[in-house]
Amino acid sequence: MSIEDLESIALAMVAPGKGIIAIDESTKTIAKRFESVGIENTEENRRAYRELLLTAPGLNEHISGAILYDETIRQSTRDGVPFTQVMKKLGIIPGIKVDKGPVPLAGFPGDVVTEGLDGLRERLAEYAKLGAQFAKWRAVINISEDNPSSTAIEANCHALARYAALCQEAGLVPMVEPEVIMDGDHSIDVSYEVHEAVLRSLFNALYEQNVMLEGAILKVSMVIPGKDAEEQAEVEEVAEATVRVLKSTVPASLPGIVFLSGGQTDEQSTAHLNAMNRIGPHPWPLSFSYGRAMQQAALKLWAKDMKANYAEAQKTVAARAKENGQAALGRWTGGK
Ligand SMILES: O=P(O)(O)OC[C@H]1O[C@](O)(COP(=O)(O)O)[C@@H](O)[C@@H]1O
Repeated sequence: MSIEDLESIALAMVAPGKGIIAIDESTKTIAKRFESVGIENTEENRRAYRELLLTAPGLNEHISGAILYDETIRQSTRDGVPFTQVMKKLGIIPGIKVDKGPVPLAGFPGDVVTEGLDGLRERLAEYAKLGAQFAKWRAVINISEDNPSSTAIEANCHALARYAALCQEAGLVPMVEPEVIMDGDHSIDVSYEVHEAVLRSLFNALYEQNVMLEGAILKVSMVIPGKDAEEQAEVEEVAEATVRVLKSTVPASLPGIVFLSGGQTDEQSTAHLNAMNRIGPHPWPLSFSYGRAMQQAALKLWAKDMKANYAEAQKTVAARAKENGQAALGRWTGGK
């Protein structure tokens, strides 16, 4: 696949007013989400839930792509149609999570590094055959008095860049995701400094590994104070700090940037994205790739009565897509 082909997929992922729905929770993470609302974590429940989300009427008006998990990309609807086929019909680009999750970084207590490079070339080839057009790898950066170490930043960015190069070789658009975790009591300034160090290291590593930025997407956290910080920030402050750090570290040749929600409320995640787009134009489209902030309201509804609330849960996720699609244009009018 040529770089032009990769670029056109990347551009479609961040088409105006559209974003990504992240439904790639690993079995361990979906277990947590299901447990919080009293749903049993069985393969059938996971399949049914992902079908509910992917086939929500109107979802595709504001959703360009969906990130799937290894189990999900092999699953089908109740009527036996593979999810990837359903998505193709709806114009939702299939993506796949390919990292194997974070593990403690030896020698650096509190830091983690994401694994999954071994055998990745073969796995990517299989996912491409199954219909994936982009892939995602998430690096986790923790903040505390002693974290992150520069070693952790470098190790994670090196892995992200190795993964991104392999994706492009396989004809998949890499969605590179460094997530600076919101846990802790750090200030917005500390979050800014960590984002700056991580993004500098990331784009350095991508350059070193010959990754063509024109065929890649950045998925990143917002510059925001820790959840337990005494001083929380105004929406405009988060928007301004996030845009500032991106402008000083991310080359303009990148086709687009999407955000994760990271534990923000639905309203915060939408308000922050909207505020960023209101202070544009920026060198790249700024959109969303939310997991929890797209799904949590729908999941709660479905959990209460899987049959009776099915259609309502679908309406709810489609409504979140619409709100975030408006925020991606700076045209969200909710919350006022
Ligand atoms: O820990 P896991 O199972 O890899 O999942 C992490 C989740 O974090 C994300 O990267 C972002 O999700 P949120 O928007 O909920 O923070 C998702 O794509 C993914 O499902």
